[in-house]
Amino acid sequence: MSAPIQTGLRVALLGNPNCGKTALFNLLTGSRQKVANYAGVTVERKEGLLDTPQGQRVRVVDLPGAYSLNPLSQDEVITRDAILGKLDEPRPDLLICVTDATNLRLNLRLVVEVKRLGLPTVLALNMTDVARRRGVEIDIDALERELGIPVVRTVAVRRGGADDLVRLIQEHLSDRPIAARAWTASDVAGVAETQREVRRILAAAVREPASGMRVDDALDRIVMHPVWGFAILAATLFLMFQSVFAWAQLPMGWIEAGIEMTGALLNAWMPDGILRSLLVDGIVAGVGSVLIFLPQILILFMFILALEDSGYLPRAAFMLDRVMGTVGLSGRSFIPLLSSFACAVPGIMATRHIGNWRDRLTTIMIAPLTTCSARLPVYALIIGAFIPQRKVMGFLNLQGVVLFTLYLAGIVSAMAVAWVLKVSSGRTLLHPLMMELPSYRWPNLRNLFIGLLERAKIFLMRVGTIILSLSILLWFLASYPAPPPEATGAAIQYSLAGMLGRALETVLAPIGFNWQISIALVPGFAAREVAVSALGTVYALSATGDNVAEQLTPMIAASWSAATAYSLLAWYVFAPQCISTLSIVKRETNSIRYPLLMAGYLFALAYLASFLTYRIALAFTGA
Ligand SMILES: Nc1nc2c(ncn2[C@@H]2O[C@H](COP(=O)(O)OP(=O)(O)OP(=O)(O)O)[C@@H](O)[C@H]2O)c(=O)[nH]1
Ligand SMILES: [Mg+2]
Repeated sequence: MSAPIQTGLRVALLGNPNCGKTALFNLLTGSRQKVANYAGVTVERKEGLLDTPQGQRVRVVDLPGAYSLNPLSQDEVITRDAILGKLDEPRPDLLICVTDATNLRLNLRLVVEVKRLGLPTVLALNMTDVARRRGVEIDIDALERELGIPVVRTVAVRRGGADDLVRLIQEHLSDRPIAARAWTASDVAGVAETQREVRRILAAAVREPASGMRVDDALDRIVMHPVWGFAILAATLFLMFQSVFAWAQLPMGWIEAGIEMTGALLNAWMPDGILRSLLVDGIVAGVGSVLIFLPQILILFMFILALEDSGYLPRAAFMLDRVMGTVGLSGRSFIPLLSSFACAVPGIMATRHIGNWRDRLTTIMIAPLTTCSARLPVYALIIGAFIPQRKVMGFLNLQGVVLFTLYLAGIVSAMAVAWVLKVSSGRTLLHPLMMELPSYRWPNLRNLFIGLLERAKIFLMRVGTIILSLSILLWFLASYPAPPPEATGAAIQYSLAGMLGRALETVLAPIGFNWQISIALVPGFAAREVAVSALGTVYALSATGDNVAEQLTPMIAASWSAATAYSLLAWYVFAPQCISTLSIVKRETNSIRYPLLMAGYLFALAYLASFLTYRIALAFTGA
């Protein structure tokens, strides 16, 4: 096939939140942008390429969802400015208004506003599969006539579901450019006029089934019930953390065996020396100790992805709105905080969906307290070494209970910090949560699988790049300078890293950290999991005698006190996130003040929490 012809044509996808723009974008361009069943997933414009069957290449832009061209939040501003060509790029040549066919009453408002711009516009009637199932009848010809723009049906989650749309785009390749009419913000009369027009179009083109109680409403009665609702939420979260330990055993065993074998083979085949130490103590011990946690991370993400697709999350946000209101947060902060469980970076970016600046700032400041997935290896390592595999109350796995408690500690402290921020700013105003509830949906298995693959790829990339390079760097720092000939202890004690560890130990000894932990904390700021790989390398190098790297878990179980282990867990609940989090805070707040403030308060909290944990644990264990 010959190379596609660059047409220079740019088309933009716009529409209400959660109508399937990104799903359509992925289908058109073969991208894998995040799709989830709640409003406010996309907060940035994203671009991709569509090759039409006729061999032409079109640039496609995906935009954040917007209810109107009169923006209420920053992501809506992005959408309006992109359509009007106010960003530093020209206006799109063709606008594709995406609508949720099951909710045209709401969706058509934006379409009517956009149509008034007088730009080339087409309508993609998405989710027509769901509309058909629900018995919503839409007369395409009437819709085209009333709106005066071309209309096509799409199903963004089905292969070939956008073929008609591609044909329509193809037809538009020739007719451009067209000057836009000026846009002015609408006043009350303008809004009323838009409403009237939407009603007129609906009457002419759409017939909805006589409404009985829908499945969604029946489910909501239980899921959002003041008592049952919370029970379901707690049970869901609990199951999630139980599974992280219960289901991961077997695959973790395989990976562990593979790593052990690699180390043993290298030891057997290679002569003793620097290169073998770099490979065995630096790379295999370092990278391997993190790699083991892949199954647990994937299990966690399987739950997160399935929940995201189900439509349950915004309901949880509604239930928690009251609770969050007492600490001065609105339910709008729920989704950004929830994304932070994967990683604080997208979580902080998702705060753009929050219109009020103070609310947004509070959410940004507490986002690092929710437990990001990079902390899982650290938690899992320590839990695996110090918490026995016991059942409590007959059916709960104790390790899972401890993990749940750590996540809970993060959430509770996030709420506490939000409360302090509220009290100190003297604010009492509350904005009640207004958010559309999406329909419930069975998670799409194919999407789930692709999502997991993507997560595995991201994790392995991190292991192969940042963790690998930091492991090698640490190995050098921990191996040089070489010990003097009369040295008696392990060589690492005389190295640069050893000296650094000893220096830090003076500050960290009161909270129970030895010099090995102190060393590991430093690269741990680049990325949290690196603390685990660093411990792997440090302990492998600390081993005197036959120099065979033992597995990290039994090693730390033998050499740390329980109080030290608990103290390190407490440290990781609070200690500042990686560098990328601080730099995204700087970018989003446009100031160096907030990241510094964040790092400062998190360090202080971490030290305090570890100190208390250590002292209390010592008192109880009588050490
Ligand atoms: N059944 C069905 N589901 C769809 C269709 N299009 C999208 N979805 C689902 O609808 C949900 C929302 O899709 P997204 O593509 O994230 O929506 P969006 O418009 O980009 O949302 P924002 O970025 O929040 O504005 C996801 O759960 C999709 O899997 C469709 O045609 N049929
Ligand atoms: Mg989107």
